[in-house]
Amino acid sequence: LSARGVHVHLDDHDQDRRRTAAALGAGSEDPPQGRVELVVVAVPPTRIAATVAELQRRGAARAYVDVGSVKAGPAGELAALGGDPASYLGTHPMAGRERSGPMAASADLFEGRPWVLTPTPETRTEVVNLVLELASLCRAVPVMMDAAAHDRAVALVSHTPQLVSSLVAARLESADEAAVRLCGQGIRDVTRIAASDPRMWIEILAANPGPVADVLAEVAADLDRTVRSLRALESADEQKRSEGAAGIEAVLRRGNAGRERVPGKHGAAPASYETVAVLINDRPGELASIFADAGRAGVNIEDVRIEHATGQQAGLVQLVVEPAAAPPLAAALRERGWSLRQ
Ligand SMILES: NC(=O)c1ccc[n+]([C@@H]2O[C@H](COP(=O)([O-])OP(=O)(O)OC[C@H]3O[C@@H](n4cnc5c(N)ncnc54)[C@H](O)[C@@H]3O)[C@@H](O)[C@H]2O)c1
Ligand SMILES: O=C(O)C(=O)C[C@]1(C(=O)O)C=C[C@@H](O)C=C1
Repeated sequence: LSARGVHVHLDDHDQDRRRTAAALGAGSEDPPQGRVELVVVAVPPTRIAATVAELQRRGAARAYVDVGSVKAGPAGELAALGGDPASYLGTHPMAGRERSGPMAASADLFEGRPWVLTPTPETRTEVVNLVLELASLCRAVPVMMDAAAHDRAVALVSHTPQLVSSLVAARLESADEAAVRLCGQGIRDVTRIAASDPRMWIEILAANPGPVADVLAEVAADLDRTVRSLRALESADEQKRSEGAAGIEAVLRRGNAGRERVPGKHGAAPASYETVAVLINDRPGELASIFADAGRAGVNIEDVRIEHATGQQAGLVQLVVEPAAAPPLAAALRERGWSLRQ
């Protein structure tokens, strides 16, 4: 939003996170002077309703939107707290990371992604329009849904996949080192989201347990059938072996058909970026000062990756930027004494 000229004020009850986000160029740490147009609440799901209600009580904005992964619960809690349903809209951008905090943020996260809006008959049109503008500034694709239908849909496409990824990764916990050493790309793809923050996911799953249990029970039935097919493949009886092979083929083919239905990113063309690599010492404040120097050079950082050399007090920070911004950023950082790497 900042990159698109919107004046953004940041708040977080963790000051370090707020400071890091501001240093990354996400917005200003200064509190707004008076009422803002829109507040975007991006706190853990159980904190959404109380946060919105408190902001509404203070008259902080014309409109309030949250981005929580579950929708029916927070809306009900806001009503119970006496919040104003007319100025609030529950939303969910279908984009995220398995890592938390400002260092895991990236400016193009929402590009081409569905952004679910769950207006009710009480939501003011002006509020829906503001949120449509928000989604459009983030280059996301707005999708209107009822909150309960949203929660059932994400049980299938987000919440069950998180659990299945965790279940597969959990098999590795006490596996032999000899096996773990062989991990290739397949298991990396299937287990990426198993690295997610359990505290956040306990809250999400606790707010949507029924629909997730329904989908997981169907996965469990498929698993049972698949185990029986594999056992049949071990049999000496040819007929049983061919039934087993048919069962396995059926599940693989159903998987192909399901996978084909997964849409690519909608609309926006994939952005191509360049990387400026900077050597840093492992001491507090190094990152914040690189971001501040990039900000002074007028460069927007799209993404950040950090590699720590094992056993050394140094690391390599890769700043991902628009191609045109890479040469001026490199020059500005060199001028300020940073050591750059190819
Ligand atoms: N990570 C994802 O993939 C993803 C995707 C879509 C939506 N969401 C939703 O976005 C929200 C935030 O998730 P995240 O992944 O950005 O988590 P996060 O941990 O990176 O950010 C949450 C922030 O909220 C702050 N916070 C907690 N309680 C607060 C309070 N009472 N007042 C002010 N700040 C408070 C925390 O300090 C933290 O910085 C959640 O509701 C989550 O369901 C997450
Ligand atoms: O890709 C990831 O790492 C995510 O965490 C993304 C993901 C998802 O399931 O697609 C996870 C939870 C959110 O509510 C929305 C998006």
